[in-house]
Amino acid sequence: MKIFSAEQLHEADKITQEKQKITSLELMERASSRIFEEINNRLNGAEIKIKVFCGIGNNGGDGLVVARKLVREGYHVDVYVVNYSDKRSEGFLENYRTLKEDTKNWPVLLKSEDDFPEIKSNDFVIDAIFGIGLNRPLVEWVQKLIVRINESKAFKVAIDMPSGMLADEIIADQPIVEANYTLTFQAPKLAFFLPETAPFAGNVQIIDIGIDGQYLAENPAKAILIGEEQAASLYQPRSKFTHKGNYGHTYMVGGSYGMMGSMTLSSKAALRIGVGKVTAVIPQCGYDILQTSVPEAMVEVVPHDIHLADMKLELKKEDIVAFGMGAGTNEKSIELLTTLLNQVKTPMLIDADGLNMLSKYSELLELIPEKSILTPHPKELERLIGSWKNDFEKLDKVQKFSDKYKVTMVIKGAYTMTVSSDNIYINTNGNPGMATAGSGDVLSGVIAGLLAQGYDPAIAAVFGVFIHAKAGDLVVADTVPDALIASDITAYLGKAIRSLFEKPETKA
Ligand SMILES: NC(=O)C1=CN([C@@H]2O[C@H](COP(=O)(O)OP(=O)(O)OC[C@H]3O[C@@H](n4cnc5c(N)ncnc54)[C@H](OP(=O)(O)O)[C@@H]3O)[C@@H](O)[C@H]2O)[C@@H](O)CC1
Ligand SMILES: Nc1ncnc2c1ncn2[C@@H]1O[C@H](COP(=O)(O)OP(=O)(O)O)[C@@H](O)[C@H]1O
Ligand SMILES: [K+]
Repeated sequence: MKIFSAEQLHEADKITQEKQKITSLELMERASSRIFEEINNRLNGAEIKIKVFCGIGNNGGDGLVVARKLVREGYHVDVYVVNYSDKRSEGFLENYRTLKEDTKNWPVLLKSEDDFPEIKSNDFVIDAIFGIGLNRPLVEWVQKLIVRINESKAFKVAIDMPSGMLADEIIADQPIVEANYTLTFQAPKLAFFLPETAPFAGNVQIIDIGIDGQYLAENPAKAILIGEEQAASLYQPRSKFTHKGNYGHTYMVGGSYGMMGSMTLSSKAALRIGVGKVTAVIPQCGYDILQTSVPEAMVEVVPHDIHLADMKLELKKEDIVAFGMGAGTNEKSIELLTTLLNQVKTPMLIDADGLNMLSKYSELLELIPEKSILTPHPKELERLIGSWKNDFEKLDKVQKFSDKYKVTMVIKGAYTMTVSSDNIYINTNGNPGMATAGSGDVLSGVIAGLLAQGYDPAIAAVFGVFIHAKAGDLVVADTVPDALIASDITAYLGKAIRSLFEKPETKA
């Protein structure tokens, strides 16, 4: 699913009105009716106090429509107009008049902190103060109102966006409504997925309001949310008359004394995702460990007992090399990375300590084969690209880095973002059970295994991230997040792929 900018959504709004020959008021009525239906379905006539906070733009207009419909349905509704400006939109003004005339419900005008109502923890708050029109810092009293709403602990539903949040940037230190639910129009917003802002959106539900399909199809997305259908379309099934040579050979290079588990995890994951052959390239102390834990893998040892050291690998030109899992940053290991970077012409996967080596010796960056995949977690990313002011700047820096070195970057996190030169792909699968040692090693094995099977690098990254996270979710469906260990993810990779092709009614 495409993610659009606020500017694009404003434009889509206008184009929809022109093409469908409807007024802005009619589109607002349509959109807000859908919000009302969602809320009404959930509240189901509950005897609770609903407080609707409306701004004076079109987001406020939506709030007024929803309020009118709730009053008509018999709910207890108090409407507050957050009067932060005199520049009221037509949609606001018209619906303000209709609310008063049709329902005799007179909104309370809020102009300063003195006017704030008491909000109780069992109230139901609808936040329609700002939507995608917010473009500058809020005046102080409106900030205080947002803080007050948050402190109330009332259940909060935001219309389109939690107020205070911008779709495409962040205003430092500005409070944002902590919504339990965000009912957002037509397309998700980028801010819903970034670590700094995502928690404020709560559960996001996308409300189809019939925005012009051609606009949505033809305009470039700011980012793409990967769903099951899309992931399924990326999968390359095996055909009958094939042999292991058709499924590639991946060299997993890493490990050091005390961290050999990284290599068993990543090697096994590569096999589990279907690669034809795996060779683990490790220090000598890991030989028995690897051969015992992953008997399906071949092992080559480097000329050192406890850490990597320089050697020449006999690689075929289509072989894939994944470097860094559990490698440590010993100088000798860096020599091996340098040799490989000079030797390998196919895209590589570089993870963990491999990334730390690239950060330390930035001249190595120039040697990375084109289309390689780098899989940093946030700390490794910071070492690579430097610090950032906020998540939008981080994405911008990652995109520049990806362009400069012609690599795909997988920024790991609760929502993992895969950034390649053409786009940002967002994965929302996965769960906090995966915040456990070794789950990143499994991901490296998965992506390297896909690369070796001939998946295009960006697709290997996007599909690999999706399946890895989906496997984590299937593990947790059978247990609790706390109990997940990294090798469980590997064990469920097959089920994760199978789930993409199951009919909805047979799904777990
Ligand atoms: N997408 C769609 O198709 C549909 C969208 N719809 C709805 O429209 C909403 C967008 O409405 P909107 O454009 O009127 O903006 P909104 O968020 O209400 O803000 C109001 C105005 O406040 C201003 N302003 C900004 N920052 C400020 C500040 N700090 N302090 C003070 N003022 C500030 C700024 O105006 P400015 O002063 O910059 O000219 C801004 O225009 C959208 O979220 C959705 O709910 C649906 O109804 C139908 C289909
Ligand atoms: N809260 C979470 N929700 C979803 N996925 C998560 C969460 N925490 C971690 N993960 C996933 O687990 C993996 C952790 O990788 P990493 O930090 O490199 O772990 P390690 O170095 O221990 O192997 C990443 O793929 C990340 O996206
Ligand atoms: K809002």
